[in-house]
Amino acid sequence: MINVQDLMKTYNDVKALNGLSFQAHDGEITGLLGPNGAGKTTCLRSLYGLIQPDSGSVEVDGLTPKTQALDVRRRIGIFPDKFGLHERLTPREHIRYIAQLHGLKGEVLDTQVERVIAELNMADIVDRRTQGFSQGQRMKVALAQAIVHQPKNLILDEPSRGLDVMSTRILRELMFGLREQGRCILFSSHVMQEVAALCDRVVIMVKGQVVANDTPAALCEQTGEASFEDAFVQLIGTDEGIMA
Ligand SMILES: Nc1ncnc2c1ncn2[C@@H]1O[C@H](COP(=O)(O)OP(=O)(O)OP(=O)(O)O)[C@@H](O)[C@H]1O
Repeated sequence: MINVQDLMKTYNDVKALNGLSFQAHDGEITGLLGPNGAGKTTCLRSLYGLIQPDSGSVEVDGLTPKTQALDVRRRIGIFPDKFGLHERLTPREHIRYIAQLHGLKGEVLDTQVERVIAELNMADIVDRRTQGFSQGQRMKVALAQAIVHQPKNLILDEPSRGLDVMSTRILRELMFGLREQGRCILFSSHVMQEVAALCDRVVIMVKGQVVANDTPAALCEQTGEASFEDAFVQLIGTDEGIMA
C-alpha cells in the first residue's frame, strides 16, 4: 500500500508537487495521470526515495523512504522512465545483479531468476548482450528487474511507451497477475485506452495537485462523458495529456 500525504516539491520557482495526496491500495491497479509537467515522475521518484520532497509524507506499507530506504526498496519494484541497461551485460546478468542487491542468494536467487525469465518469455534473449536490443526487449529486461524479488508494490513510469502489441499484452497480463496476488500497482500513463482498460482507480493530477480520484466508470459518470478520454479532458481542462 502506498500513501502520499500533502507532498510538496519545488525546483527553483517551479512547484512540481503542490500538496499532492492519494493512496494506492493492495490488490488494485492505480493509474497516475496528468498533462506534461503535472508532476507524475516527481511523485514516483519521491516514492522510491530518489528525490526528497520539501515537505509532506510518503509511506510504502507503512515505511518511509527517508528513514527506511532499504526496507522500502525491498518492498517496491521499479520500472523507471529510463531503462539504463549496460550494453555489455546480458539480461540474465542484469536480473541476477538486481536480485542480489535485494538480498537474494543461493537457491532462492537461482529459482527467482529462472521464474521471471520464464514468466516474461525471455529465453531467446536472456544470454545475449543487451547492446542493440529493441525497445520491447529492453522493456522486458527492465520489467524482470522490477519483479525478480517479488515486491509487494510495483511502480511503473509510462510502462507501455514504445511497445508493440505483443509486449503490451505481456505487460498487461503481468499487471493483472500481480493484482490477483494482492499486490499494489501504481503506474503513470498518457494512453487513455490503456488506463481505462487496466485501472481500478485513477488519480488525475494537474500542477502538482490531485483534481480527481475515482474509478474510470465513476469519472465518466461524474463528468457525463461516455468515453474516459473525454472525461479526462474535461477534468484537466485541456487535451494536452493524451496520446493516441
Ligand atoms: N530536476 C528538475 N529540475 C528542474 N525542474 C524539474 C526537475 N524535474 C522536474 N522538473 C519540473 O517539475 C515539473 C513536473 O515535472 P515531472 O517530470 O514530474 O512531470 P510529469 O507529470 O512526469 O511530466 P511528463 O508527462 O511530461 O513526463 C515540470 O515543470 C518539470 O519541468
